Amino acid sequence: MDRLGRLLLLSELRVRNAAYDVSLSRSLLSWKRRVSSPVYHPFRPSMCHSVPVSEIISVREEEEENVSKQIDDEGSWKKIREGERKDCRQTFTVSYVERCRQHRWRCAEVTFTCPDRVLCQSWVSSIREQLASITSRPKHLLIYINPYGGKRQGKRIYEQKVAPLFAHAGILTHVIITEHANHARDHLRTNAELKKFDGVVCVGGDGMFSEIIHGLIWRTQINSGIDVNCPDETLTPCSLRIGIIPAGSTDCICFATVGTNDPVTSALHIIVGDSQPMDVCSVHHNNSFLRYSVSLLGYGFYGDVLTDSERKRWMGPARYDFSGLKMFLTHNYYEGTVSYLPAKGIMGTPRDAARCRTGCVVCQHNGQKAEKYELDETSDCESDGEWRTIRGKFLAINAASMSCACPRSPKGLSPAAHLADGTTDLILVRKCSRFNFLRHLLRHTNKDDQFDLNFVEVHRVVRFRFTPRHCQSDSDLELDLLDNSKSQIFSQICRDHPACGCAPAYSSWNCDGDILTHMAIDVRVHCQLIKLFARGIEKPQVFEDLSNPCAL
Ligand SMILES: CCCCCCCCCCCCC/C=C/[C@@H](O)[C@H](COP(=O)(O)O)NC(=O)CCCCC
Ligand SMILES: Nc1ncnc2c1ncn2[C@@H]1O[C@H](COP(=O)(O)OP(=O)(O)O)[C@@H](O)[C@H]1O
Ligand SMILES: [Ca+2]
Repeated sequence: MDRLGRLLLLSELRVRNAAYDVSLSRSLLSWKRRVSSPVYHPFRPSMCHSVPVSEIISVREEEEENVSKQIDDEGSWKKIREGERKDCRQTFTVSYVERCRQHRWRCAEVTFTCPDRVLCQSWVSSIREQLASITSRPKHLLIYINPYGGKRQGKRIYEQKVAPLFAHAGILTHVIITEHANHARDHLRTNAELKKFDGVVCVGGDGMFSEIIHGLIWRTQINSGIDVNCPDETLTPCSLRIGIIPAGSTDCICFATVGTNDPVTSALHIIVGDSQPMDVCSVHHNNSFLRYSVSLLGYGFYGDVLTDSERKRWMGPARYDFSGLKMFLTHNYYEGTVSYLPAKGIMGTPRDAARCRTGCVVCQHNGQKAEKYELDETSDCESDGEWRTIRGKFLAINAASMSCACPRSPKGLSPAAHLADGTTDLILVRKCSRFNFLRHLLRHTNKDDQFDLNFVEVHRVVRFRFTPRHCQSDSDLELDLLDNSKSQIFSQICRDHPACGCAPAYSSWNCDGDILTHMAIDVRVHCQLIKLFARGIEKPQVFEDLSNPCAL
């Protein structure tokens, strides 16, 4: 088939000794069993298969074991010399992506037997030509492995599950096993010869991914002459894509962009050259740059869980359960002021039932809008001065730039958040009783709406600031006094539960799994600043795919 959908090749080949009509177009490889009788047979396995060319991993030619021998005139087997094999049967094997349950991908294989070598070679070269024309596939990757993340299995996971697939797909790799924290970040900032590579892969958790984006974003901004300390600068998007092989404790960035934490699935998304843009928040304090964040920025509960859990790293991923329970029982609250700039004129709200999925129209629409804003500086909504301010006592202040779905919370902290819409969902959990807070937390783990509680509010924003109470100006503190008398509804919640014994405290920020000790921060979302080797979570497949000629 050419561009118009015509076939490039059509032959009768054999698959496991049965005859199939096999066809190749620019977009699809299909094989359909030849049937002698047209009678429908309910128990016969599916007789028609098709694989998008974009999901073929590789093709290799093989000689069938018994075809390198032929029966001679006397009726005995003789070996065939090179050049005599033109009429032998030859096989070629195609490896391709097969979808399994819960968004997992596997590498499947099908072997086709051709009547002669010439036909076999023509099939192999046609498929290879189609694969070579896919320019989005990486050929050379820079790989960082954190040997200490998660259950300390990063090196083994890479060597046993991922490296063989990359080799199979003909991808060259340069592997660095990190020797200390920030090794990968600093190498990317200064030493890595990035021009040689088509992408960077990290084997580890969210903390390791954070190192990679810090190295790449920093280098990209320095090369473009951008002052990273200025929160108002428009940042330059990074050109290299990033792959994540999950080998950490939460692996929320992998889970929320792929739908599963499975190293083989992630490796296959890298091999087929997927691309998923992603928002990045910059975090500043007093006009000096602190960090970037792509998933959760959490003050209060999630900040304290992280700080406490770091001291229990020896427990592995279970440290989060232990510290989670401990901080829940501690039940501290945190006073301060949150100001935010609501996202205007965008599609979507944090309470939507729709989810961000592969090819998300909300991300496409809002991404184009954000691009226009960047070009037309005067229309920057920040100059509209529509900042809103909330003072109060909070158990948690969370900003989720993506759903933050992970195995602990399959729908995430903000289930309707988008990966690439240029916004973050600011979730404020006011001081309330332990019982109510537990109701909210449990809703992270089940199907109920965690925002449908009177002490929780959520806003979709493009920028926000937090100032803890002790950093507030005198005039703000006076306003606090006034507000306190007005906001009786919330203080009431705790008086109703005197046993809860809330204590005021100061927390730190959990920034994608890194602790930020500065409490007063200024956060701005940069729409689609980085790209991942992913495609977002796929929608469930339609049983009868009309693009599949077999279905017709
Ligand atoms: C008492 C019942 C509590 C049930 C609460 C379950 C809620 C879980 C929500 C998890 C959100 C995770 C957001 C992602 C955070 C990660 O970036 C961070 C670091 O990950 P990694 O580097 O892979 O270790 N993980 C956490 O902060 C763990 C939070 C766990 C809180 C219980
Ligand atoms: N070789 C190393 N030794 C110690 N720490 C490291 C090393 N390489 C990376 N790190 C740090 O380990 C931290 C946690 O890594 P991560 O892969 O996210 O695992 P986890 O999900 O278990 O937290 C990261 O913040 C990273 O900076
Ligand atoms: Ca977002």
